[in-house]
Amino acid sequence: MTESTTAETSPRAAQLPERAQRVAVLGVGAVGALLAEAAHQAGHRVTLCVRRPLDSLTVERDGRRRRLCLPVTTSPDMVSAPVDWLLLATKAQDTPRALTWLRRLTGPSTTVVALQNGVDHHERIGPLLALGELLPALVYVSAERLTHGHVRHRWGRRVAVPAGEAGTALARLLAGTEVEVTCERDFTTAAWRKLLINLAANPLTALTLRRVGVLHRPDVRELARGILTEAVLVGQAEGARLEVGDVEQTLDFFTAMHPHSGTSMLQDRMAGRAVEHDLITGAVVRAADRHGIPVPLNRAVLALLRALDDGGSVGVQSTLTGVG
Ligand SMILES: NC(=O)C1=CN([C@@H]2O[C@H](COP(=O)(O)OP(=O)(O)OC[C@H]3O[C@@H](n4cnc5c(N)ncnc54)[C@H](OP(=O)(O)O)[C@@H]3O)[C@@H](O)[C@H]2O)C=CC1
Ligand SMILES: CC(C)(CO)C(=O)C(=O)O
Repeated sequence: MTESTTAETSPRAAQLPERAQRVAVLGVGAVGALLAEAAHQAGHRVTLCVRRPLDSLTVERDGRRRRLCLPVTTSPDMVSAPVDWLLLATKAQDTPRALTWLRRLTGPSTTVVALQNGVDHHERIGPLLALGELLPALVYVSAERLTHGHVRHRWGRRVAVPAGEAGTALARLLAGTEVEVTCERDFTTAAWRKLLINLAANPLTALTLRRVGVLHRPDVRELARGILTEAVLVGQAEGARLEVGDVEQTLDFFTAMHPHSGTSMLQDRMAGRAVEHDLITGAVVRAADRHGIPVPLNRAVLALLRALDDGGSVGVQSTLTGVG
């Protein structure tokens, strides 16, 4: 590990882009840290909204560490004015509890970027917002929160958003940074394709406590194939233009991935945190019930994931050690 830490502070006036945007990051974990780094990189005024004090933010990537010293707010009561951009990256189940932050940070011209898995960003988060515009975002990265304020970025830099004014504005906000924003004309299909990725890997890694290499097992791959086949039928009923070929394409995505790659759900399981079962498998089962489509494998997986909630901390090592 080269200690090439660059202790960067807020950009000096001379470096600010033409109109430096006020950006708040709520949920300064794995994804939030990467977005905070990118917004800082682009010269915007970034504030980290945390519930525990944070002296600096370290992002580790390709053996190099970058340490950022950014303004931190530890309570919604300290928020003096709404921001231009609120980058929301808490886990889904924690979002309602961040309501006071959301209300203090958003005004009529705020764009709230929901950097969370799933296909129901509007249904979940829209009712929490009194002001501002919600922009759902699909995050194609793998990053792990090693400790509070220290994140390892393993792979991926793409964030997909719906095509439109807000999506174009986000792409402009982060242009030239580590994060690449793509605008999707058919966001429903894009969101379901990302859900297929999460469905294939997140539950099975969390239940087996193994990294994505577990999907290389023929029996687990066959189980994932069945889970995905059910989900494709449900996604089609929900208006996504999925095809049978999406099943193998999703499985091939993980064949190409390093077997020691993790998932956010595995990280939560290893850390003894709640997992986002309702966001991922729960979304498929709920939609299937709306359309009367049988999804026995997803329903069984959901029951097992929900049972983890009763188990509390699993008492396993807090960081993954290359299990796979
Ligand atoms: N990690 C990854 O590789 C990927 C994650 N995603 C998705 O991105 C989203 C974020 O995931 P991820 O970054 O991994 O999550 P993390 O668990 O790493 O980070 C979540 C952060 O939210 C903070 N938080 C929770 N509640 C509050 C609150 N009330 N006020 C302030 N901060 C709060 C937590 O703070 P505290 O430390 O105090 O608990 C934590 O720092 C999820 O929907 C996930 O599924 C998608 C693709 C990849
Ligand atoms: C990394 C990836 C793509 C794997 O499902 C993900 O979205 C997650 O971990 O939640």
